[in-house]
Amino acid sequence: MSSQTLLQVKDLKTHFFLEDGVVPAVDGVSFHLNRGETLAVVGESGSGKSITATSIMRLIPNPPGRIVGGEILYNGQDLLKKTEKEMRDIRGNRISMIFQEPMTSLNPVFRVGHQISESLMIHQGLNKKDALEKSIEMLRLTGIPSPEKRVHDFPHQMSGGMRQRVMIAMALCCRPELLIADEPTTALDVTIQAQILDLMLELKEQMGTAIIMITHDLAVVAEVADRAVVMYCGKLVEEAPVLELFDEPLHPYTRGLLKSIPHINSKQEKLYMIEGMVPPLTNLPVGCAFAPRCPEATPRCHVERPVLREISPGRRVSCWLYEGGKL
Ligand SMILES: Nc1ncnc2c1ncn2[C@@H]1O[C@H](COP(=O)(O)OP(=O)(O)OP(=O)(O)O)[C@@H](O)[C@H]1O
Repeated sequence: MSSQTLLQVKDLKTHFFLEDGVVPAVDGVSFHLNRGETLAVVGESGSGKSITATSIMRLIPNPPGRIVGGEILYNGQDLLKKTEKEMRDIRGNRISMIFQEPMTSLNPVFRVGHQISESLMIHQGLNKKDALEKSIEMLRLTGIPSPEKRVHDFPHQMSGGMRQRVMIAMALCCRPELLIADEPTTALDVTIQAQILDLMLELKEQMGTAIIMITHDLAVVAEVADRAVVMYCGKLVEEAPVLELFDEPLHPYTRGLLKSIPHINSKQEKLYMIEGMVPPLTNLPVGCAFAPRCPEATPRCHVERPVLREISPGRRVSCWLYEGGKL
């Protein structure tokens, strides 16, 4: 593992144990993240993006979910071996997460300043007065006007965009090394979305934070990410630097996803609409899980599951089309 590597996820498996069967929500996922880098995790709804993120944070609801295998090496140390107390410190100081809907993370009965201060007092040991001052500074940094007044607002007194800025302020107040953002702009309208993404990029530059950006929106990926991993039915199907992914998507699933972006400038002529539904995770096909929807599937794809293989530096794909290298 190079000194540049901040996070290395190895063969992660998170399953849900339900009455009608086992749901392999994340099933053998491996990827790494370098310091200061932005990695996008993309895929349709239900592909396992959020469960990958909550597994890294060790926030899987148990029961019914459980991490059943793998390693999550953070600065070389396996988070799966940490105690709950050690994890609380890591979540407060080193790794932060922001969610799609800030109202699920903000407490409606406390003023926003109180909520940011709380985190600073617990994790950074600041006293009440210094924590409030730092909260105002963080609100200013995230572009909230008149922060010395707004710090006393309750969450419901703010607009959706402003609440998302508060979430970012809260997530970054302890200067984490890693920020996991789960669809951070999906609930916002388009102009506010662009402002929030710009803000995240700006703060990332200032603070050197690495980001895992979970999104189903490939336009967001193009704007913010250095590299991307594509998930389907709990597995990675492709990994590539973002420019290469857009220029020359390899997996037929990725080519289908790219089709959904208007005016995409891709060398690939074979972009197409993805038809059909994601199969139920409790009853996946024996072969490639994408085969029933894939226009390029061969008989082999329906009976033998491909594995993720490196086909050029930094590029991995799980598809029989590339068994002998790139086409
Ligand atoms: N609490 C739960 N109980 C049972 N199964 C769950 C639970 N949470 C997630 N799952 C299963 O894990 C799968 C992956 O969920 P996940 O939230 O990671 O998908 P996602 O790719 O983030 O999609 P979305 O964009 O809709 O959030 C789901 O399809 C579901 O089958």
